[in-house]
Amino acid sequence: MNTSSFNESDRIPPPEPIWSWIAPGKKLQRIVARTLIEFSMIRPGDRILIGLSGGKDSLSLLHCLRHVQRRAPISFELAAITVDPLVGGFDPAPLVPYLEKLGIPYFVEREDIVGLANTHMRGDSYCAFCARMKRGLLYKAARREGYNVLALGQHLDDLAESFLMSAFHGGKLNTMKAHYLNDAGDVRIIRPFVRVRERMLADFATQNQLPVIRDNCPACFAKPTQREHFKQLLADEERLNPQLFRSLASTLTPLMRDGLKGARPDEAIGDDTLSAGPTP
Ligand SMILES: Nc1ncnc2c1ncn2[C@@H]1O[C@H](COP(=O)(O)OP(=O)(O)OP(=O)(O)O)[C@@H](O)[C@H]1O
Repeated sequence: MNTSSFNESDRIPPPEPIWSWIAPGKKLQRIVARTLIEFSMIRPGDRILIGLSGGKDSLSLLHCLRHVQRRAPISFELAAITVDPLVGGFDPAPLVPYLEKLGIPYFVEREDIVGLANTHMRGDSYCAFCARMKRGLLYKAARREGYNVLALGQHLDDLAESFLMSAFHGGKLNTMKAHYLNDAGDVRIIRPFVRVRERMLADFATQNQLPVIRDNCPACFAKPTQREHFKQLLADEERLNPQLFRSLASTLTPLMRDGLKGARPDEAIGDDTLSAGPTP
């Protein structure tokens, strides 16, 4: 038997996920709390549906928002939803028992998105088509189940990459918004991680053994994406300028502002109640 390629770590099973709610570290709590306040993201009585891809970001979002829910002076509801595009390499099945153990309402929407792309896509990339389809399914499910807010896990690194892609290729000063209303006017979209660095979420997910689902969509991973290119470019620049993301966070602030009419900051969650505190 050839043992030269044997890797001892192959024998060690992956750690079991922690099947309970996890309080984020104080720094992450503080950034999220301030962001919720800055953009008046949560209002009394909101029913918030978390877009749960099973990646590190949205799993972290689930735990962060649950932590806020337990400490906030206002009451709001939480649920999670996964769109399963039925592609090989993406299997969200392990999320079902995980969410069940956490005791949170969970919806799975299944749709053959690649099949639809093959018949309906016009001059689009698979990724763009898939993102649009997923968003439509998330809105549809939110309406059907009576949720008025959709929470997404994009973070500051995502916003910085989108900004550069838009500036370099789209000719516009643009990035993802922190809080806005969809075109139909019935679902608010919030991104509580717009001021959080990706590596903070990666650390949170690893340290707490979140049950991250690998996304190996053959359409996405077939070729290096433009986003990857800009991620690399930002990483190179950050090595030379460690303050890069601090500066970008400030640059992007006007672009991520919601412009929502009728925000009532007085009724939104208050700073004092959301500051980092003991684990519930
Ligand atoms: N299949 C899905 N079902 C539900 N929500 C999704 C799905 N895919 C993406 N989302 C939501 O959109 C956000 C951004 O999606 P994107 O594909 O860019 O994920 P990402 O940057 O890899 O983050 P994550 O680590 O959460 O997968 C996710 O954080 C999640 O909130």
